Amino acid sequence: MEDPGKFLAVMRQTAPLVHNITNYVAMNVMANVLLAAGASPAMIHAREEAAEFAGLAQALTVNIGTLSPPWVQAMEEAAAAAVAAGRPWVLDPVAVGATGYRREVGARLVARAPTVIRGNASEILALAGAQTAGKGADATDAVAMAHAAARDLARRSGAVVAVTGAVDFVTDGRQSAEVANGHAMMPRVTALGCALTGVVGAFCVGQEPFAATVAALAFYGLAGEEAGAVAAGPGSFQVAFLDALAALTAEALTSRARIVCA
Ligand SMILES: Nc1ncnc2c1ncn2[C@@H]1O[C@H](COP(=O)(O)OP(=O)(O)O)[C@@H](O)[C@H]1O
Ligand SMILES: Cc1ncsc1CCOP(=O)(O)O
Ligand SMILES: [Mg+2]
Repeated sequence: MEDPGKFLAVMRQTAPLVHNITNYVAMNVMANVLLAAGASPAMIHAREEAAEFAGLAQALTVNIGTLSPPWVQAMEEAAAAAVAAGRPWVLDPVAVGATGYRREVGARLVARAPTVIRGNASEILALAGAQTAGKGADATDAVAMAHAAARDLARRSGAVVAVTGAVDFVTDGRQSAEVANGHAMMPRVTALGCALTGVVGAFCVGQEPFAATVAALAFYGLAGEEAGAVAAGPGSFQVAFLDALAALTAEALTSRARIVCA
């Protein structure tokens, strides 16, 4: 496995402009996480400008958390523009199994050739068309239950698929890896998964998507460990997490990442 610290160093050196079409819950959290990590966020979702901006930004992320038809048009047009410009784009299928509308939009976005799909186990199972116990934005399935579905989705879509949870799983359908960094407080703070999707987008700028995604997950999980060591609960965790993202060095990531080939 490649040195994850190198991917963090390149991301910070690039300080990429990341265009995010994300949900109302995540906008502020995600922008602060991207800034703390070393990237430059822009939250832009109007159909009139989304495609134009996606052509300017260095990466695009699309999140269906609070979707509605005009947003979905903007998502599809922005994704097409990112693909045409040769830029990476990352799909976050929030609660994709919850309703027929979400399932339909999820399938349409997968057909737009995302570079990476990042979701929790219940979301990846639903997107792959498998059985899931998931209903809302939180996972109710274990990551291991989604390994096969993730491999299948990766082969079918051509995307790198990242399933996050207690131990993250990343696959491109041929090679796979597990990332064991993280903290149990992370799923108790809203939008940390959404914000991670932005960090994955930032790491993919100019870097190979499978290894970049693995490095992004280790970086994020390690910052979670640092925050968990000092936080009194989910509130102070959120503040400590931003500080940890900003403070983590490439050297610390290289020495403390817990990545294994799977
Ligand atoms: N039980 C857990 N223990 C450690 N880390 C976790 C746990 N659950 C989630 N994480 C971490 O939280 C981050 C967000 O993932 P997740 O909670 O799966 O996303 P989402 O919010 O989209 O459901 C990831 O870095 C993941 O590794
Ligand atoms: C609670 C909620 N409802 C719609 S979007 C959203 C945020 C989900 O964030 P995350 O997937 O990072 O937990
Ligand atoms: Mg999520």
